[in-house]
Amino acid sequence: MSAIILEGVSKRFGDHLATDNIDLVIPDGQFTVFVGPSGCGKTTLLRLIAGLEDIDAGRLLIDGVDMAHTPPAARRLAMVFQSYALYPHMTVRANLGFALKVGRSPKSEIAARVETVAKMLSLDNLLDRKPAALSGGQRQRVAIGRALVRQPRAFLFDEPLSNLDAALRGQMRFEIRRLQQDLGITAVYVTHDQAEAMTMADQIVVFRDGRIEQVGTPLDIYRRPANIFVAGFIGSPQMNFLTGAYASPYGAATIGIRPEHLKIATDGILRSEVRTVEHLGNEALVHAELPDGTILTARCSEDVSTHTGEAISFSVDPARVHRFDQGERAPIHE
Ligand SMILES: Nc1ncnc2c1ncn2[C@@H]1O[C@H](COP(=O)(O)OP(=O)(O)OP(=O)(O)O)[C@@H](O)[C@H]1O
Repeated sequence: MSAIILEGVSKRFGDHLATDNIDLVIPDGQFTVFVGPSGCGKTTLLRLIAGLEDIDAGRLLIDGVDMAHTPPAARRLAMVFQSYALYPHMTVRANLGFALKVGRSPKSEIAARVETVAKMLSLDNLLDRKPAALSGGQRQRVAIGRALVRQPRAFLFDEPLSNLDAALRGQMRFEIRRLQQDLGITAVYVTHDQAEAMTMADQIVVFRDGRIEQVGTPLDIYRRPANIFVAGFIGSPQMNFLTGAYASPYGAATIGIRPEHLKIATDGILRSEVRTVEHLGNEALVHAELPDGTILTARCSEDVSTHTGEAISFSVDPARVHRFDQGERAPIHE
């Protein structure tokens, strides 16, 4: 089978189990995103795939071959890191050809491959420039191109955008995703940013404490989070969680309602009092307090007219209510 497959992969650092019995299929030609809070083991798993760390237990298969005795270079995986780390004194052409030059490929072959990759990435007009004379987006493309000339089996991205400002991040997400789709590359991308995961991935893998909490498409995970952790981690602003009297009609310990699914109603079931209203331009976030002290966040249109201290009630479509028992997703019995 053509894919990257992990079977029961574990890695320990001293007493700490950084990845714990991971089973996962990374399908060919797809964009897989590892997401989770800091320290959950995403980078460790990426490094295990790359061969930069040794696996303690389990197996890693690439195209059906066990990689236990395959050194990193022979795995043909390209790592793209946070900083672009382009050589500032070299032209784009020299940056793109560098790995092949080090690998002693013939000059004519280096020139041909650099040209092909430069065309693929629309860098052909920039080959004689140095990195300082490129935009952030162009530098990112050179960084990807530098890996692409080596014709890797897959790309491994470790938080490549975390040093960029918000506007450039948005643009780069789009660019990386477009390249991945156009070129049909297999990509694994590590981030702690759930919005990045949602907008880029074909497949999201949510991690916590070295374990996988859920694997699925962005929409699957948004619509059917497997547990309270995933429900709270994916989606911004965060899902509202209600307990006690609010959850009992649903026969659950906890119910979850996303801010975008709360509707202001004249006589809604959730009666509360407005604490603050955040006007964001395209929308407003209304934070309101229920009688039991729980704060609800509702995503409302920007022209919402309410203010601190005002009574407000919300309704919710029952189909949009998530039910959790002992932290795990439970079916809604209506
Ligand atoms: N070389 C190492 N030696 C000891 N502990 C390590 C080592 N590398 C990682 N760890 C620990 O393993 C756990 C997982 O680390 P990892 O870097 O994989 O997390 P992460 O999810 O990528 O986090 P971040 O988003 O902060 O990069 C952490 O508790 C970390 O401290």
